Amino acid sequence: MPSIASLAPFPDDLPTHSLLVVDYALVRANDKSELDKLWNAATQLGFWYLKNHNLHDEVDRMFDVCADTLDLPLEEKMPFEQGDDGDSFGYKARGTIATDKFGSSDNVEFLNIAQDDALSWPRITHRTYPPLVNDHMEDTFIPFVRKSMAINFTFLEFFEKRLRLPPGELVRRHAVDHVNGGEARCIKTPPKQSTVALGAHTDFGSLAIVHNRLGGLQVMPPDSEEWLYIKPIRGYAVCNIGDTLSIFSAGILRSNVHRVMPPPGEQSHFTRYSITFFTRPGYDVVLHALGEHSALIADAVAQAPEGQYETGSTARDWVARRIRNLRLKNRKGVQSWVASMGTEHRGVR
Ligand SMILES: O=C(O)CCC(=O)C(=O)O
Ligand SMILES: [Fe+2]
Repeated sequence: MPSIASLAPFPDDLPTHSLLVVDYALVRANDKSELDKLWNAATQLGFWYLKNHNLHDEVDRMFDVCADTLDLPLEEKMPFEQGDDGDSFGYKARGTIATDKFGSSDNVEFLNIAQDDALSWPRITHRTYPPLVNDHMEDTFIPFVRKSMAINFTFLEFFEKRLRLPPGELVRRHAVDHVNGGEARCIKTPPKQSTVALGAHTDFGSLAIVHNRLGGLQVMPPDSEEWLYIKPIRGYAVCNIGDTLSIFSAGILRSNVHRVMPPPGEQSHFTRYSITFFTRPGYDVVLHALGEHSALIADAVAQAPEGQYETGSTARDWVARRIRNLRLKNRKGVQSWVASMGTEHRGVR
C-alpha cells in the first residue's frame, strides 16, 4: 500500500461540508463546552470529526492488514463471502449490492470482522475469516476493536445522560456479553472509477467511527439536495450516528444519509481503503423509541407521526432484512431499495 505521504492531496476546489471537531480528550475530561459541542453535532447533522482519539497506531495497522487481505486474489476471499441471507460478517465481493433504486451495482469490496469474534478469539462466535485476518487478530483487530469500543461506549454513556435515560438504559442494549452486530469494516475501492462506490444510506447500527486517507465520503445535509464531501483530515476520525440510536432516541440523535464516491481529482489514481468501526445493539434488542424511560424521548415520540419509531423488529432482524434487500440477487424492484434504507415503516425521507 502506498505511504500516506505519497497520496495526492484532496482537491481544494470541491464543495465540502465542515464538521464540528470534537476533542476526545476533553470529552473524557467531562469538559462542559466540548460535551455541548458533541451534543450539537449528534443532534444536528449526526456527523463530527474526532481528534485526540489515540487510535493512530491501531488504525495504521488496520490499513496495512486490511489492504493486504483485500488485495488477495478473489478465489482466496470468496470462501468468506457474506452471501444473500442477510449476514453482515465476512467478505462482500464487488458488484453484489445496489447503490440506487434502479439496482445499479456497487464498486467496492469489503471485509467485516465481528466485534464478538474479535472478543471471543480464538473461539468463534459468528464465523471464520481469511487466514491473514486470523494471523493478525491479536496484534491488529482485537486492539482496534477494544479501543474503538471504549470510545463508542463513552459516547453512549453521554447520550444516555443527555437523553435523560436512567443509567445503563442505552449502554445495556449494546452490552458486550450479548451477541450483537458490532463490527470492524475495511473497504476497498479500485482506482479510476466513475460510478458511485457505496450508495446513499444511513448506517444500520448505533455509532460509526470512520478513518479515511482519501476523499469520497459525502453527506447530504438536512433540508438540502446537495452532496458535499467530508474532507479527510490527517489524524481525525469521522464519527456518525446510525439508525438504531436514532430510533432509541425518537430522532433526537440524527442518523444522516451519506454515500461513498470514488476519490476525487488526482486522488482518483489511487486505490481507496477506509476503516470503520460500527457499534450495533444486541441481536435480541427490540428497536423502538425509549419513551417509557425518558420524558424527553416521550415528547419527541408525541411530536412524530404515529408509529414512526416502532419497528416491531429485533436488531438482528432489522440489519439482516436491510442487507438482504441490498443484495442484487434478492432484488425485487424499487421496494427492495426502500426496504434496504430501513425507512419503509416510516415513509422514505
Ligand atoms: O468509506 C467510508 O468513508 C464510509 C463507509 C460507510 O459509510 C459505511 O461503510 O457505512
Ligand atoms: Fe455508512
